[in-house]
Amino acid sequence: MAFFTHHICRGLSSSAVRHVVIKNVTIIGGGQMGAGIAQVAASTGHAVTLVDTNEDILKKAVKGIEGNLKRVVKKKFADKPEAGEEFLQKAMQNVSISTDAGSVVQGTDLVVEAIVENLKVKQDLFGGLDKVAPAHTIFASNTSSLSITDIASSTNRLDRFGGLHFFNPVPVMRLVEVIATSSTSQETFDSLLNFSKMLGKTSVSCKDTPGFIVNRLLLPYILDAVRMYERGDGSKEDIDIAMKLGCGYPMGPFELSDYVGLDTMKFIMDGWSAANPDNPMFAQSEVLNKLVAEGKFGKKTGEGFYKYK
Ligand SMILES: C[C@H](O)CC(=O)SCCNC(=O)CCNC(=O)[C@H](O)C(C)(C)COP(=O)(O)OP(=O)(O)OC[C@H]1O[C@@H](n2cnc3c(N)ncnc32)[C@H](O)[C@@H]1OP(=O)(O)O
Ligand SMILES: NC(=O)c1ccc[n+]([C@@H]2O[C@H](COP(=O)([O-])OP(=O)(O)OC[C@H]3O[C@@H](n4cnc5c(N)ncnc54)[C@H](O)[C@@H]3O)[C@@H](O)[C@H]2O)c1
Repeated sequence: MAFFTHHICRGLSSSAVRHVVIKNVTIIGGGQMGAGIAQVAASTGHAVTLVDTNEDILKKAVKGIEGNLKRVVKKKFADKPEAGEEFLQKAMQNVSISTDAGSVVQGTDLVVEAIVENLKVKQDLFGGLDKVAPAHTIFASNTSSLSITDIASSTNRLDRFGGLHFFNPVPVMRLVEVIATSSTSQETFDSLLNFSKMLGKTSVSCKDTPGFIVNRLLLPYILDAVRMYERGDGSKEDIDIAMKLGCGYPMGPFELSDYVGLDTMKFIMDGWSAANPDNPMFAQSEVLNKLVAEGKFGKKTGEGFYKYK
């Protein structure tokens, strides 16, 4: 069910802007990002359906959401355990799961896609959903590095398609990049901005350029660190310590790569190096390729640059 509202947009003086008030959200991909987005959306009063191809992944995601929310409740409601329990119950009641995206998008206002970082797979998903989702439903991708325009091209709702780029861990990181393509309508863009606000996030507006703002700056830095390590100019431990203590970053580049997922890092790298074969900034990394080939994707598989077991 979609609600339309009018409000005065501060940036546009007195012009009235319409946006879809998003109540029902379908989140596709129950991995680290999808589960995090689901947690935040459910705890801010949205009805969330989390979709993945595999029931076990979904059960693990729900367990993770509950565990995280219990931690939040313990701190936030330390003096009011009953209110905390109520908050937890309400948030968990807002989450349902499904392995069939087509059947659950019928009643949804917004689809947020957080599946594998692969253009063809994302296009296939959205192309299929476009045929069954209601006309008003907005589609958004959480892609790290792909063009929103390219992903949207598999649908007939270019005006109702944008990017919502969250950061890992979603419940903690306060930013959402909101991306408009040249076809995204103002109403869609405003709806995505408003949704981000409802989630308690700060948003920035981005053009549909590779890596948007954050990843266009972050990835070259991480890749430079990997190349420094490959040259033997610093150990990964020392590089991590240097960037944490020298720059005040919460994680060094190797810890952060393991946290993001080396498979995702490689998907990003491969896409950008194919598009820019002559740019040394995006040159292939032997170490990264080897770790991914060995299934060492970082924290989520128990080993990446470091071991977590
Ligand atoms: C590549 C992509 O496209 C884009 C990206 O996402 S790039 C990656 C962006 N993310 C980053 O840069 C993360 C950098 N790292 C950090 O900010 C911090 O190391 C961290 C927040 C992950 C962990 O912080 P740290 O202080 O070491 O651990 P910890 O004390 O356990 O956690 C801090 C707080 O976050 C909470 N938290 C940590 N992980 C959480 C999770 N998954 N869910 C909910 N809450 C979580 C903790 O409960 C704690 O809350 P409190 O402050 O109320 O006590
Ligand atoms: N990891 C990060 O730090 C980060 C941050 C921002 C954005 N992203 C982006 O978010 C997306 C997901 O990243 P992640 O780290 O959560 O990955 P992940 O590997 O943890 O999870 C991806 C999930 O998608 C599921 N999936 C794959 N194909 C599917 C399909 N067709 N239908 C339904 N489910 C499907 C997988 O089973 C898996 O559970 C990627 O596009 C990534 O680039 C990642």
